[in-house]
Amino acid sequence: MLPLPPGPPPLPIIGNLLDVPMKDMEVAYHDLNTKYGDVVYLDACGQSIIVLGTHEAASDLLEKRSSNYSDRLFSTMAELTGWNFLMGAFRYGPQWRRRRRLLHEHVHRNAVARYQKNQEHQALRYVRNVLETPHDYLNHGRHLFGALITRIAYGIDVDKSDVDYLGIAEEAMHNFSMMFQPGKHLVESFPILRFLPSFFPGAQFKRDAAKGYPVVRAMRDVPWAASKEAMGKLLPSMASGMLRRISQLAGEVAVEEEEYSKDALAAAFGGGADTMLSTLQCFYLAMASNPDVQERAHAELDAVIGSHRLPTLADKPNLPYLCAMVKECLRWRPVPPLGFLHASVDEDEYRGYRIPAGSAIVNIPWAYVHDEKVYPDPEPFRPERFLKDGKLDPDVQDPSAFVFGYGRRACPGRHFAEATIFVVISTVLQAFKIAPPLDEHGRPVDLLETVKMTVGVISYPEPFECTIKPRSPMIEALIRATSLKSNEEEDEN
Ligand code: HEM
Repeated sequence: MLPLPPGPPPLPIIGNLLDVPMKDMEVAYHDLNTKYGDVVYLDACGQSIIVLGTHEAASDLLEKRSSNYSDRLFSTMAELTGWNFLMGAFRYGPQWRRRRRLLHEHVHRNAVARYQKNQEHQALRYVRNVLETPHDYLNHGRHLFGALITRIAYGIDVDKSDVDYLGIAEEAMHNFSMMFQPGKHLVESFPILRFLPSFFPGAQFKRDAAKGYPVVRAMRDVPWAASKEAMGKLLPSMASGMLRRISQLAGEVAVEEEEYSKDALAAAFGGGADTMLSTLQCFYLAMASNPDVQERAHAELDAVIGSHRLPTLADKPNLPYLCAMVKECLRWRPVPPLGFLHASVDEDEYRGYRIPAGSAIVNIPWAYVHDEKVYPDPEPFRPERFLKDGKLDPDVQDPSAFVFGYGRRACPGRHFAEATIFVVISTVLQAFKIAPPLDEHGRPVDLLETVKMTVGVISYPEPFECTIKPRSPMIEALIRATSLKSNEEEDEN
């Protein structure tokens, strides 16, 4: 039999349980790779864990052998909390595939062009809001991504609705981040604990899960019910297409299709809103800390767009520096520092080692962005690393190859996310100059020193202030005029 990959020596019964990191997980896993090599083996009470220390190793298994590495481990907490409708939690199989296909149909590479007007419109609304209350740029950002996804998924304009759809979704997402803090719930490692009666002292997780359950289901059911009720009256959306298809089915098949459709759309909100918000926050942090980068971006916008209009997605091919900046935003502080766990189906062999069936496979975007061989001097925010002779350099590793995950489980919203981030950051840069706040002596605050990243499945910079000012009175007038025109255009649809 082939040997297992190297790793720390196991203890009797619990194996490497004490070596499995519970905090600073990406750094701790990376340390194991530094000590034992690219492919590390841990045994946590009988659960095999394989830690992949480089993008190359992750890509070899999770991408190139995707048919064997696209499973997920069963999550007791997903079941108890009601989050088991999320596509990302499904085991690899027909139930997952049905939901994935439904979403894919609306967000694949060629489909996303249809959302261009919505993306540009929401970017305009956003800069208009930031113009009025710049210190609220973060809340406006949360509203921007929530409103955009609710609009394209359900055809609902949250700004014209009496129901607080974003409040419902945000409460659910808060529940998600509370319930799925890495290492928080012992029941994830010992599923037997789920049989503890709720009133037992150690069963707080059961009481918390039950309390959050209605909040979680509301995120999935409330906007769908509104779309269904207003069938035909709301703006075209993913839901309207799905409802049309369901209306042609009957009986059990129609009921099933409706459940799959609800799940697929809720997964779009669950997967898309906070991840894009985190990227926007990193962008502000990078801009406020790197005036030279911001100046180069402004110069490109001035040369290509001028000062009489705002950029659109059609300008993308002519804005290579902005394109490089999107890549650097995704690379610099990867949204999930630790990738989502995959699981293997069958036993496999890799680099002469045995990978047991049912292993949990860890990928670590945080380590891959810091790989000096791939990204020399990785710490500074430098869009230039992706450019050669003024064009995107195809020889530099695109971080999208790993920050959006791998293989058949790779993020289905990737193309939508990249286009949205492009249009939002180029509109913000056309509109504003972003600077760090000043301390009590009038000196710029070093945000890179003071702003830490949060811990969790999705990592954000801790909230921070920055100074956001219109680049000129002309730009300010342009934002107000264009924004109004765009609102009128949408109302005519
Ligand atoms: C910057 C933005 C985003 C980032 C960094 C991101 C990242 C990720 C990652 C790392 C995964 C796990 C992939 C894996 O298991 O290998 C994932 C899965 C997923 N993402 Fe995204 N995502 C983003 C935006 C979006 C958007 C806009 C949507 C929806 C329109 C979305 C929907 C999903 C869904 C449904 C899954 C689960 C896929 C599955 O398990 O089959 N994401 N995303």
